Amino acid sequence: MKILSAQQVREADAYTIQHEPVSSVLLMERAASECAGWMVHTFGETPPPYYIFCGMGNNGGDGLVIARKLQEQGFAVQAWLVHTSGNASADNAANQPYYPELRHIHELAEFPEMEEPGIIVDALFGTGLNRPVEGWAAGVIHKINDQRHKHTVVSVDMPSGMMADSSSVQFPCVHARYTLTFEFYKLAFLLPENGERTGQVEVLKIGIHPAFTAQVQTEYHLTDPAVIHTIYRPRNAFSHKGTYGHALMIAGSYGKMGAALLATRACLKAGAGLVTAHIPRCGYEILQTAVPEAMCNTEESAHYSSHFDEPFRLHQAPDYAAIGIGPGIGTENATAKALERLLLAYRKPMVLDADALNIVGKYPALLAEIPEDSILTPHPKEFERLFGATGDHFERLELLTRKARELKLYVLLKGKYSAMACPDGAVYFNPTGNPGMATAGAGDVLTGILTGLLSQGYTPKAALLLGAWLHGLAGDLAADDLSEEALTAEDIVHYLGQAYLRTRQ
Ligand SMILES: NC(=O)C1=CN([C@@H]2O[C@H](COP(=O)(O)OP(=O)(O)OC[C@H]3O[C@@H](n4cnc5c(N)ncnc54)[C@H](O)[C@@H]3O)[C@@H](O)[C@H]2O)[C@@H](O)CC1
Ligand SMILES: Nc1ncnc2c1ncn2[C@@H]1O[C@H](COP(=O)(O)OP(=O)(O)O)[C@@H](O)[C@H]1O
Ligand SMILES: [K+]
Repeated sequence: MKILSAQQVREADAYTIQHEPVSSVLLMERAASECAGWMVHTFGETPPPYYIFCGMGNNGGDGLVIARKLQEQGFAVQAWLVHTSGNASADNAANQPYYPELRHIHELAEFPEMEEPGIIVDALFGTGLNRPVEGWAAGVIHKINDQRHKHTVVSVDMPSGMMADSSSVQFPCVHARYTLTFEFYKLAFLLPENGERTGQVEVLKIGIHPAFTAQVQTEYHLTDPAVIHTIYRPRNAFSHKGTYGHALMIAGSYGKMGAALLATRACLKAGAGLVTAHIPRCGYEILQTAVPEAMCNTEESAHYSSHFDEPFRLHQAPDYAAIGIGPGIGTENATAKALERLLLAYRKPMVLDADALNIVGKYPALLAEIPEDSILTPHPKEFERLFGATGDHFERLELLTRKARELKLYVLLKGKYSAMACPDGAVYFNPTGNPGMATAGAGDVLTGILTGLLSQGYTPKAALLLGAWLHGLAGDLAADDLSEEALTAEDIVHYLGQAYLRTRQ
């Protein structure tokens, strides 16, 4: 699914109006009908009262139509026009006469008491917001927020006060329980700084012209089942284990052998033909017992350090179809040197995570040595160690995009919507996953999955998009059965099979 800027959303509306054709007031009617329908479906036939706050633009126009639609169906509705500017937009003005009970707010003192707990519909500002909300209009936003524990707040299109394409974290903004957005996600909804403000996002179809959606160019995308279907490749009936590659997983150290187990298991479960785990000697019995399917290389040191010292092994490195390195390896100097040797010996795309990234953060010159099209999977702290701190999450996204382009790498910044930046400048957000995955080792599992997919011959981009999707979906299926709280990283590995079955359907 493409993610459009506020300007592109306006173009989408204009294109639809011209080419369907449909009048703008009818498009508003359609959008508002979808909202009213969603509310009736969600809050039922006997809901508490609706308190609807409308601004002066088309977002307010949506609010006016929602008020009329709900009232026509017999629900208890009160609606106010909040006069934040002199003139109403044309479609807003056109709708006012059709809701004669409309009340007016010209100053904060006129903000109503809403005794009975109800549903506040926030239709003050949408994509037309072009500066922070100030003065008494900001007071209205604060009043709504003060009452959000008493009432259920539903924002129309966007929480009022939020900018679609830039940071508004410092600005007054409605904190919604639900945001009903039209046709496309806004970039702002996908960044953590707005998580508390958007609540649950529902995308409502309002009949934007498909030709516009097909041709509009955008760097931001949300992965969805349609994209994943084009990536996933069923297995060939005549294939053998050699078809799916020999993956090398370099992970674990004394006290962190679990990371190696999780990543190695996930690599196998993702479908690699053969997997060798490279671990310190102290983990040998553990690994061979816990993951009998995997082969095991060991070294005497308690940390990854000497493996590629031996010329014959260095020579063998390119034979691996894919290499994943990082979970639990530590950041000892000897490990850093071993990583450097590996980067010189292996020139195919690999997966770098966790301590491999921390080492690169410590020795930034290594960044240039990472093979082109490799996948880096930092969590926010690792990202900061690698590329530095930023003021807000839009700046961080910009830095992520720039680094992926400059370094010709795929970089997955972990989070609720993990952001996956590609060397060509495109950024994909992954929607699967849940807070149950905020648990030790979940990232190690992702490293294993990505390495397993690369090993099977998926391109780095395909492995990244499919891997993040499967990882999150396995977590969602596990949470459905086990709860978010009780979910552990092992469960994600366990549910990978279910995730594949869903993806194949
Ligand atoms: N035909 C269309 O264009 C459709 C538009 N729709 C709705 O229209 C919305 C966009 O409408 P508009 O472009 O009228 O914009 P908004 O309704 O978001 O608000 C814009 C109005 O607020 C003013 N404004 C901007 N920032 C302000 C600030 N900080 N303080 C005070 N006033 C401020 C602007 O000057 C303008 O008058 C969408 O979010 C959506 O809800 C939907 O009805 C679908 C169809
Ligand atoms: N709230 C959340 N919603 C969705 N996914 C999450 C959430 N919290 C964590 N995850 C996912 O779980 C994984 C955690 O990885 P990471 O922080 O590296 O864990 P660890 O280092 O313990 O293995 C990431 O893929 C991340 O996207
Ligand atoms: K709004």
